[in-house]
Amino acid sequence: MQPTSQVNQRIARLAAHLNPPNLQTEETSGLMRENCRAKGGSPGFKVGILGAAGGIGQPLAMLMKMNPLVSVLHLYDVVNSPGVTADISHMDTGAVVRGFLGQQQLEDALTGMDLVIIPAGVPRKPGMTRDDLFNINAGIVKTLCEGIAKCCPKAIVNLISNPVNSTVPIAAEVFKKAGTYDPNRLLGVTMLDVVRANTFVAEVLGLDPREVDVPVVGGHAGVTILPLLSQV
Ligand SMILES: NC(=O)c1ccc[n+]([C@@H]2O[C@H](COP(=O)([O-])OP(=O)(O)OC[C@H]3O[C@@H](n4cnc5c(N)ncnc54)[C@H](O)[C@@H]3O)[C@@H](O)[C@H]2O)c1
Ligand SMILES: O=C(O)C[C@H](O)C(=O)O
Repeated sequence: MQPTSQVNQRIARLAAHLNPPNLQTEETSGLMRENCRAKGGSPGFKVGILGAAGGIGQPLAMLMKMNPLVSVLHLYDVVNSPGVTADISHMDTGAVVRGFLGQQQLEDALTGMDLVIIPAGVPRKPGMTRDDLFNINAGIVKTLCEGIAKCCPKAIVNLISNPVNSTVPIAAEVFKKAGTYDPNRLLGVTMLDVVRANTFVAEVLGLDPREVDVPVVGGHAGVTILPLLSQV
């Protein structure tokens, strides 16, 4: 029989994702922010997804929850994050999942994160270029990066929000102003261009895409994505 205090701690820990904004619960459970990375005795990355309820955010949250290197997963959005958090947290993998809703919970979402992935913002509609998203997404990325500079200045930051060619420099300027800029820790996610190039070339050559490796350089705009077909 376990002592009552241990049982209560376990219940509080399990319940933490159901009422994530209440960090009081977390503290009374004995699971502090700074040591939650040691969940189950195994170290792991603490990952925050900003824009976690969106078209990119939800499958990304699922992939992170499936990743054995991730011990803590924070899902932040301005809408719908409680439902997404509940669903993702039910997956039978090790990462502790917590949800955060709205600007007032941004700092709690970011505190202690090792990696922050940002698909927050608006996507293109038919006929738009990625640059057309700039006016809205630039402001969103700026605010989120100010939170990162304050709450997890050493985190690796992966920007997905478009136009990536511009949101990465915006993040860089925010971090420079805050004195936290590290070019090795700031990345724009353009893997999609590599995946597409591999798929399209494989189709043409009649190969398994997993056997094709097309290097892609440049940016993530129509005219700057440059697959180096001579290097396939
Ligand atoms: N880099 C890439 O390869 C790549 C690939 C796909 C999509 N994108 C970009 O990713 C972004 C998201 O695409 P999507 O299809 O998931 O869009 P979406 O509209 O489905 O999801 C965006 C999410 O961001 C949230 N959001 C909006 N403002 C926010 C804020 N201030 N803080 C936190 N969350 C906020 C929304 O509530 C929504 O849940 C778009 O800008 C899109 O162009 C980039
Ligand atoms: O193009 C978009 O708007 C989304 C993404 O960046 C893509 O390349 O599909």
